[in-house]
Amino acid sequence: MSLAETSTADAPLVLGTHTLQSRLIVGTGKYDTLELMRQSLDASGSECVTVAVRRERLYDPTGRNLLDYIDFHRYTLLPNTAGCYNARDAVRTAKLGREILLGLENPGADWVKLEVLADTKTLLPDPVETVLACEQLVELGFQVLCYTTDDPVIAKRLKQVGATAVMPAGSPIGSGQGILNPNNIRICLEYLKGEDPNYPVIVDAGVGTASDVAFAMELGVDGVLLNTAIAHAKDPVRMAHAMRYATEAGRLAFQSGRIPRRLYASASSPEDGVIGRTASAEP
Ligand SMILES: CC(=O)[C@@H](O)[C@H](O)COP(=O)(O)O
Repeated sequence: MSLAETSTADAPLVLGTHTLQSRLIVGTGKYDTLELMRQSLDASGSECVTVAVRRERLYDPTGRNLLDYIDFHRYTLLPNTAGCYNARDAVRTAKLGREILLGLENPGADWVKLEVLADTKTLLPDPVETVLACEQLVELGFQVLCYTTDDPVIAKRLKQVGATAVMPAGSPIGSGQGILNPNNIRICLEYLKGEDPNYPVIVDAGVGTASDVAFAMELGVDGVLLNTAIAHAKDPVRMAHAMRYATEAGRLAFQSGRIPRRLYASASSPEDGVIGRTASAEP
């Protein structure tokens, strides 16, 4: 390990019983081809990929299965309940995901990304049904990674009912609008990590490009989950690289502590003893 690597070494991301070296979790949907998805997952450096259990297109036009393109030795699968609009469907879908992954002997059988949406136009989470489903899934022994709005009150409630991680949206799924309300994310972090600094908070959904990811990480979240920004980029593989570096850069910047914003300038070289000084503080 080089000196640079030693000095930037980071703790892994711990999500319940799962430990991940990469803080980027990526989706598997929306790719033009499964081969492009495979290459993009590889470039992202992620070790955890989320798969919609109710996925409509599990097979590509040539009849090949999505799961044939995911190396189970390399990636932990995170089944998700995308496409569910009430707690009952979400719980049923999570159980189905568990059965599928048990059959595949993938370690992802014991967890789920809970997504209970309110409507098809906004794809925003339904907070009431999300809390209900989270409670039931925890009762059933799932480790629940819970997609939610950026509302700190709901985020806190999800932690109270036993969510393993809370994952507030930066902005609506697939919108690419980035982090619309950083102050809400800051309050989520305060509420969720106040007495428990290791409690995982992940921004899930809405990022459009690498700077959105870096910004999220600089706020102090533990990771980012994204899909569309890579899958729908002009060059998904290149964007996956960008997202990987942005996650790492944002994390390093957060750990380093940014300088405070100042209204006025502060010269980079000493002001004292400048020869022949004529400038004044005011214009
Ligand atoms: C893949 C997945 O789980 C999505 O529902 C997730 O919320 C990502 O959203 P973006 O596609 O906006 O990154």
